[in-house]
Amino acid sequence: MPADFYEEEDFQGQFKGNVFKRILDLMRPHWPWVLGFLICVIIVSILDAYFTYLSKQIVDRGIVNKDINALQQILVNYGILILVQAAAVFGFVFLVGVLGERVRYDLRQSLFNHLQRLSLSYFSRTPVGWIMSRVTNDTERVAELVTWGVLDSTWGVINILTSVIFMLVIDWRLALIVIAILPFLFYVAVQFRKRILEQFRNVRKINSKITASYNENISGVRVVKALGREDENLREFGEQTSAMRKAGYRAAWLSALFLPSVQIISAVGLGGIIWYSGATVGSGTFSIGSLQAFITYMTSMLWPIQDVARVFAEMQRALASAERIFSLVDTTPEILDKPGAFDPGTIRGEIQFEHMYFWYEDELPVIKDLNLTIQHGETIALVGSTGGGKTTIVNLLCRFYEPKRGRILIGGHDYTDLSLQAIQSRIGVVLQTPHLFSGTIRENIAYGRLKASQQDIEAAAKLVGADHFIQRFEHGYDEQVGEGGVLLSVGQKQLISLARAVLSNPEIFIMDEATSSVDTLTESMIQKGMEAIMQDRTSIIIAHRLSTIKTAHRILVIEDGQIAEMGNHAELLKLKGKYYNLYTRQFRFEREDAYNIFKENNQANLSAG
Ligand SMILES: Nc1ncnc2c1ncn2[C@@H]1O[C@H](COP(=O)(O)OP(=O)(O)OP(=O)(O)O)[C@@H](O)[C@H]1O
Repeated sequence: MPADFYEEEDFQGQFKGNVFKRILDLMRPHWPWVLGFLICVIIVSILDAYFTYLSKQIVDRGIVNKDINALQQILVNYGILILVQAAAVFGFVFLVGVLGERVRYDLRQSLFNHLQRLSLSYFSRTPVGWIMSRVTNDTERVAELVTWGVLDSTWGVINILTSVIFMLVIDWRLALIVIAILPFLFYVAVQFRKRILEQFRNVRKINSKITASYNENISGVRVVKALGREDENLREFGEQTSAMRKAGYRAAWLSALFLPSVQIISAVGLGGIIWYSGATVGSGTFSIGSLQAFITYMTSMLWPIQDVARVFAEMQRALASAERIFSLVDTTPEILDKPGAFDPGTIRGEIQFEHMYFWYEDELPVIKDLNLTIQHGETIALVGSTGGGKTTIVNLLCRFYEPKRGRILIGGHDYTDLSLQAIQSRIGVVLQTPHLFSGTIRENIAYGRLKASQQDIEAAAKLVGADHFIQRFEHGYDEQVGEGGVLLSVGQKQLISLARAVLSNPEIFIMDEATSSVDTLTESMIQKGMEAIMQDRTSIIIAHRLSTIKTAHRILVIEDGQIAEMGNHAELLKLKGKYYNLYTRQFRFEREDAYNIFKENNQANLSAG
């Protein structure tokens, strides 16, 4: 499991300029919205600073000079500008919302699209949780950065800049005092924000460990009690909770210290302003309105500074999220169409495995020098002990993986010369644990042929013998199957998957047969369904119940990545080799099972009597 499997991991990576550029690229297609919202933010922040300037004029021209006309004019201007500002506020909140949704949409679409194109090997290497975290949390964080993050920082920076400009206009010497203090204020604010964030992250991290501890101790309560682990567990739990308490204290202490520290620094600035105005009071160059405006600029600047500092402190995390998203988007599928890959129009024909080797990792071959020719229309059964390589052979044929050495030919073409679409769209696969998607039975059967008519869907279901149980559901074909098909039994799911395979009319049919989890009746129904599909198709069945494959043209015993035995049922039994052993062992188990059930029933009847 990668270190960053959990959402609250620390990001150790270095800041990379190109990540920032790619984030900006995300906004490029939506430039009219970005431009619109930037204009609105600029209007709002300029007006914020201008209102303070207007209040200086109200005091100096209206109140001190008692000029009622000027006062009225200022108030009219103020009223008009307030309306303009209200419209701009509406504009930026709306536009930032739209922009956020657009960026989220783009990110989700491109991630989903990319995930669908990635090879199977990527998914066996990468935990689902890691991928889900990229798609949900990281996407959200990046969208927040490009919307509210950009908005807050633009508002903050423009607000500070316009305030400084107005202060320079009113009195440049006094403005310099404020400018000198700004970097300190900003530095302190960023440092506090970073440390507070760190502590809260610590708290969340410990909290997830505590939740996991509760979970493990409750679900494993029998083992805990049986082994007398209570005291030891309480000690471990105590360590975690005290770590959390300490981190919580630190967060509270830093949060409490933050505002007063910033206020003290700004008070130094205010002191400077008051001192200066006192020193110049005699010269009459500095009015009461100017003093009031400076004090307002100085105090109201604290908010934009805090906002910019917060965005700055959170930026590293958002960049880390973006980097992880981009790393996923940049992963190239291992199996891609070659230039010039073509669709031969059909993949009916011979399938040949020629000196094929395959390994997942470290050059430890899982398939070794496999040579096999399958005739069109043949039914091949793969049997053998677990881990022998049956699923791997089938995955290679579907081109979920490609041979590391040797090759696979379909209809005389090296299959790497064909397009993936040409191969995969003509192969129907039914998995051992069939996967259904949330939705209705009808939607699941038509999953591979969306335009199929109700008659086609029902015909497919009838052919595999699924129709009778579907009809018994209250809503028939419109019955919901639940997430992953949880509302259906394994046998029912298999039959629906078979109907799905029939409907898609594949040229090659592959089935990983269900294990003993289905009852004998369902098994015989599945058997019938399989026979219906296998008519006139090349079929490969990974068989777990050997009784179901007696009619296969050829049975291959796969051991240690090689064909250990090959022949039909009768030939292999005669050989008295591995297949014979597998078959007789399973036959004996099935007989013993039947005998045990018979014995249990008898005993139950006797005790009931
Ligand atoms: N994604 C993977 N990554 C690494 N090794 C794998 C992977 N999938 C399978 N293997 C290994 O390859 C070998 C063959 O596995 P495979 O699933 O093909 O066997 P199988 O005959 O189908 O077994 P079963 O009957 O249990 O399904 C096993 O040793 C298995 O551990």
